[in-house]
Amino acid sequence: MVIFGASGDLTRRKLIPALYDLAAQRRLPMEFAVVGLSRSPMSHEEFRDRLRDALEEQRDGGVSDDVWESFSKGIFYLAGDSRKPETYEELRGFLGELDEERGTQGNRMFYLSSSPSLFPTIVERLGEAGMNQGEGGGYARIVIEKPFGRDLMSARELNAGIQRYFEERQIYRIDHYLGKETVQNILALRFANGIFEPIWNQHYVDHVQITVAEDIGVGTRGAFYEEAGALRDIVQNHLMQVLCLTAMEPPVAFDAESVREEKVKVLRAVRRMDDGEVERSAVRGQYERGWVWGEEVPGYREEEDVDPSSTTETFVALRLFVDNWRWAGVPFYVRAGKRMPKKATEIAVQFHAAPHTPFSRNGTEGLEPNVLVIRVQPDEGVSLKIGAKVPGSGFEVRSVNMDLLYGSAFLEEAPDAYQRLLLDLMLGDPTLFIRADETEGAWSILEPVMKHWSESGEIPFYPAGTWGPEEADELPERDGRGWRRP
Ligand SMILES: NC(=O)C1=CN([C@@H]2O[C@H](COP(=O)(O)OP(=O)(O)OC[C@H]3O[C@@H](n4cnc5c(N)ncnc54)[C@H](OP(=O)(O)O)[C@@H]3O)[C@@H](O)[C@H]2O)C=CC1
Ligand SMILES: O=C1O[C@H](COP(=O)(O)O)[C@@H](O)[C@H](O)[C@H]1O
Repeated sequence: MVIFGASGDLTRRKLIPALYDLAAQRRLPMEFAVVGLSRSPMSHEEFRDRLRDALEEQRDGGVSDDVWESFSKGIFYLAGDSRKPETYEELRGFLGELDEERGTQGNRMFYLSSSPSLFPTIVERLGEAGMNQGEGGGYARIVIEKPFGRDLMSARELNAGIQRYFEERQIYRIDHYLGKETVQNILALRFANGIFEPIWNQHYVDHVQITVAEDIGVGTRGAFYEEAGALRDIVQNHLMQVLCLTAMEPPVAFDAESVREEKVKVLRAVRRMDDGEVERSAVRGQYERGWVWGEEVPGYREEEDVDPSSTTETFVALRLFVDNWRWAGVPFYVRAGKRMPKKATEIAVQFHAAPHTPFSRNGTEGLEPNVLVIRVQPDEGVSLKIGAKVPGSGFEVRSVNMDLLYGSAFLEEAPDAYQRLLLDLMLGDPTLFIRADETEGAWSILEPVMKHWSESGEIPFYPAGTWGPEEADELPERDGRGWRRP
C-alpha cells in the first residue's frame, strides 16, 4: 500500500493505527508492506519511529512490542514531490524491489491522502508511469480520500481523470462514515427486520431528522476548512450517504452494484432547489466565541489560519425532499455543525401522531409522536419513543424510550471505520465505497445552495456551544415542527 501524504494527519491518526490493528488481529499477510510518500525528508527508521510515537500517544502506551516489531518491518518511506514524474520512477523501482524482497507479488494499492488539490495530478502521474496496472499479473487499486472535488464540475473532471487510467472496479472513493458499524446498522435495522419496512414511508412517517453535530472546532485544520466549509466537509459526503441509507429502497443483494444503484436513485430523487427554495430551506452559520463543556472557546474567525473576516460556514441546515413514491411530501431536515453543545450523529424518524386517543386531554399532555432514533455515535444504539401509562390511579400517558444499547447487547468491540474499509479494500470489495455517479449526484443537489451562498456575503452567527443560528430553528418551525435535542 502506497500512501501519498504519509507525513500527514490522516496517515498518523487513522491509517497506520487501523493497519496496526489488522496486524494485531493477524489479518495482514506477512508479505504486506506500506510505503509512505511525502516531501518531508525522513529515513525509513525515522518514519517508523514517528508513527509508533503517534500510536503510543493515541493508545496511552498500549502498543504491543511484538506486533509493532513485525508490522513495522514492512513500513518504508520515500521522500518525493508527488507532482514530479521522477518520483514515480523511483517509486516504481522501489516497489519492484519490495516484490523481490517481501513477496508483494506485484499488487499495488495507492491511497491518496495528500492535499485534495493534488489528487488529479497524482492520478495522472500514476497513469503516465504505467502504474495503473499491477506488475506481473498483480492488481492495482486506487483509493481517493474526501473531499471528492469541490463542486460538480471538478468532481466530474476528477472522475474523468481517474477513469482515463483506472477502471471503475479499481477505484475506491472512501467515506469513512460508511465504515462505521452503526451507519451500516441502518441497513440491518431496515432490511433484517420485518416490522420497520412496512411503515418506512410517507403513510406513516411525518418527517426525518439527520444530525451530524460535533463539539470540536476546526482546531489545526483552519486552512483546509477555509476552503471547504461544513457543506463540502460533511454534508456532501457523510450526511448525504446517511440520507441515502435511510431513504433507499431494499437492494436485491448486499453487493456493491445493488447497494450503490439504490443509493444513486435516492440522490436522483432529491428535489433540486431554485433560488427561492434555497432562501426558504437552507441555513448556514458560523460559530463565534462561546462555551463548550464549561470551557470558553474562540470563535471561528479567531482560529489559526482562518481569515478574521471569513464567511466560511461551520454549520448547515437543509430541508430536503425525496420526490419518489415512498417519500413524497416527507421533509428531511438535515444539519451538520462544529462547536455544538455535544458530539452526536443520529437519524430520527418521526411517525405521525396517533389519529385519536380515547384518553382525557389532561392525561395525554406529555404524549409525543413515536420517534425511532438510530444513534450512530456516541452511545451507539437505537431507541423508540412510545406512549406508556404512568403508574397509579387515573389514566395518564407519557412518552418513554425503549432503548437498545450496542455496548450492552454485544460483547464484540466495534472496529474503527478505517479498519473495516481498509480490509474491504484489500479483499477487493467496494460495497462500502462510493461510485462515480454518487459523488456527482450529491454535488448536483448542493450546487444551487453553494451558488446562492457564494453570491451573498452575509452569514448568521451562533455562539459556540449552541445548536446553530436562530434561522436554523425557523426551518422546521415554519412547518409546525422542531429540532430534536440529541
Ligand atoms: N485528517 C482527518 O481527520 C481527515 C482527513 N481526510 C482527508 O484525508 C486527506 C489528507 O488529510 P490530512 O492528512 O488531514 O492532510 P495533511 O495536510 O495533514 O497532510 C497532507 C499530506 O500531503 C503531503 N503533501 C503535500 N503536498 C505534497 C507534494 N507536493 N508532494 C508530496 N506530498 C505532499 C504532506 O506532506 P509534506 O508536506 O511532507 O510533503 C502531508 O503528508 C484529505 O483529503 C482530507 O480531506 C478525511 C477524513 C478525516
Ligand atoms: O471527515 C471528517 O469527519 C470528521 C468527523 O468524523 P467522526 O468520525 O469523528 O464523526 C470531521 O471532524 C472532519 O471535519 C471531517 O473532515
